[in-house]
Amino acid sequence: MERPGRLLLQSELRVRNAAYDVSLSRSLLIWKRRTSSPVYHPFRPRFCVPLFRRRPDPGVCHSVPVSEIISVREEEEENGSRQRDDGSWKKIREREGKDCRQAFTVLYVERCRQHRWRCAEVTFTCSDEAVCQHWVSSIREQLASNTSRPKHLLVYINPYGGKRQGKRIYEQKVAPLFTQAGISTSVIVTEYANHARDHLKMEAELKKFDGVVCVGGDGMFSEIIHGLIWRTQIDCGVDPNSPEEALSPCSLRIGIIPAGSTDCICFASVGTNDPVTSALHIIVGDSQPLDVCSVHHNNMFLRYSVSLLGYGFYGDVLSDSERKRWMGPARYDFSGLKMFLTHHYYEGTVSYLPAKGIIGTPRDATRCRSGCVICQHNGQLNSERSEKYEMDEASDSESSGEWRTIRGKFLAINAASMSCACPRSPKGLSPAAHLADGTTDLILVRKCSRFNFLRHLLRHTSKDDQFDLTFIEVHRVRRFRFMPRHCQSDSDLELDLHENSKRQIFSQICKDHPACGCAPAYSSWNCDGEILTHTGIDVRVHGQLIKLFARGIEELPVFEDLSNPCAI
Ligand SMILES: Nc1ncnc2c1ncn2[C@@H]1O[C@H](COP(=O)(O)OP(=O)(O)OP(=O)(O)O)[C@@H](O)[C@H]1O
Ligand SMILES: CCCCCCCCCCCCC/C=C/[C@@H](O)[C@H](CO)NC(C)=O
Ligand SMILES: [Ca+2]
Repeated sequence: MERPGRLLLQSELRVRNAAYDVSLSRSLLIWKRRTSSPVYHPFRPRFCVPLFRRRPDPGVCHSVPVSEIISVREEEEENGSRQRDDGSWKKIREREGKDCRQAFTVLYVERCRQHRWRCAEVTFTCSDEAVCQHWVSSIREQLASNTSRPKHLLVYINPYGGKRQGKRIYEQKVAPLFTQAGISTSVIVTEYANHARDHLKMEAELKKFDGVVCVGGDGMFSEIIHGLIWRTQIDCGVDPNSPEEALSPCSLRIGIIPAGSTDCICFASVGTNDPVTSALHIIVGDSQPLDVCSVHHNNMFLRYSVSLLGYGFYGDVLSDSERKRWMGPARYDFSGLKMFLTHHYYEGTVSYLPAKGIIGTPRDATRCRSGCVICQHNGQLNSERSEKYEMDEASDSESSGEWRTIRGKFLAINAASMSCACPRSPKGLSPAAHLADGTTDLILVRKCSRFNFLRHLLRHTSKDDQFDLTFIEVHRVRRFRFMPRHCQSDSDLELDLHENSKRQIFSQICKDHPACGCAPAYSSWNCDGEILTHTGIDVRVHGQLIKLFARGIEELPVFEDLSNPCAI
């Protein structure tokens, strides 16, 4: 909890007929009840000591960081009652003797369970109009001095994502909050797939906006980043097609209003899939950098990925589920079960460049959380390295032979650039992965029995380490390549042809005859929920290439007495 710092204003004001000492500093708004007998108030969870667990919440002292005030409004009197800016009516006329009171209302962020945020409000009254106006203008000045808050946003809504609720969610839950916070918007409801991507690439007047908002799921978010990253590279004179280019970071932040089926990027960066929480993170101007992987095939650009690149199990789940879009979000459970029972494995070669000099491993118990020190440390290391790389290309680890190669049979090859936590997999595919450390966790699930694979899948929801199994290995990497066996060169294939020749011929025949029960020769890559057109790929992590209107998942607060600004 922040300390209040130098006071800008201090007055005695009233809240619902009770007298409060109210103070405003650059960092905090505090209102403290003027009474010697504490009143326990069970209905308001966020007070000065929001989750203070050692004594009951006294309910007499409240504090809100100025950075979490959404807006302040004057209450205007009309026909004996006062009208709110949003048009609803609220009787707050209070009289002390014959004095009519002036009032203003502060809207602020209130934390609820499971990382959810809500918009709460408190109305202050006083008999002196000048005092009231001084308060309103002082709070407004503080809000205006915060340059990280967006004022103009470009909003794209996918009306067909998830349960097709995107438009309703935006209009009913998000737009009113943006209006309250004085944010103006240009809204585009997409008419076809890739509408948002192409608009961002070619048409959007990006200079007019402080950020882009995506209303939809991971697929819609993917459209937005493809448009924005492409446009940024063109504007900066960088070739977006080259796998060796250092890409320029995008300056516009992206807000995600979850309205899709998985919404893994929102869940893993905010901690919940809740449109109001996301809207509030946008309003307060949060910023969370995010790693982006570029995926190439034979030096040809295919796509970007920020969450999961999955071959084998997750590729097959996605291919199968795309044919069942009519089922809505349940399609993933249906196809997941089907692909688990099918139990296909695939042969190929994975090569990777381990991330050296970083702190953190995929088996850590610590998690990427708000203000993550691992992301800060490794992010700094990455930017120093890329400067060095630009000066001295001979230092490229590739030429100094640090690549490692694994050939084998795999049920799944997953690269998780973030935890990939989502309601279906609350810990995520790689629970210790980081949003912005410049690496991706490469998880290799070797061919094993159905029972063992189920043990691995079930550990996504239990406390057990999902990588602590003999058929699994996990590496934190900066770059990796995959070549399916059927694409390997003749000389590579000759090495193991003698032991596998029958199966090779069989699988080539049987991929055209699935009914015979033989495994297909190759799967496809699931790239953030989109199927890639090629299976042989070269993946490179670009640390902190984009920024979200988010702050990472917040730790549950543990408050000490000293941190209580009301005690000062
Ligand atoms: N107007 C539109 N008509 C058809 N498709 C669209 C339209 N706008 C966007 N799309 C496409 O719809 C696809 C799915 O959208 P979205 O990601 O929002 O939902 P989802 O697939 O249900 O959720 P998730 O990706 O989280 O699993 C995206 O790939 C996007 O390109
Ligand atoms: C034995 C039954 C197993 C059921 C498995 C169900 C599928 C779980 C899906 C968890 C996916 C977590 C990673 C998220 C990836 C997203 O990028 C992507 C796009 O939204 N979603 C999917 C499902 O590929
Ligand atoms: Ca990462």
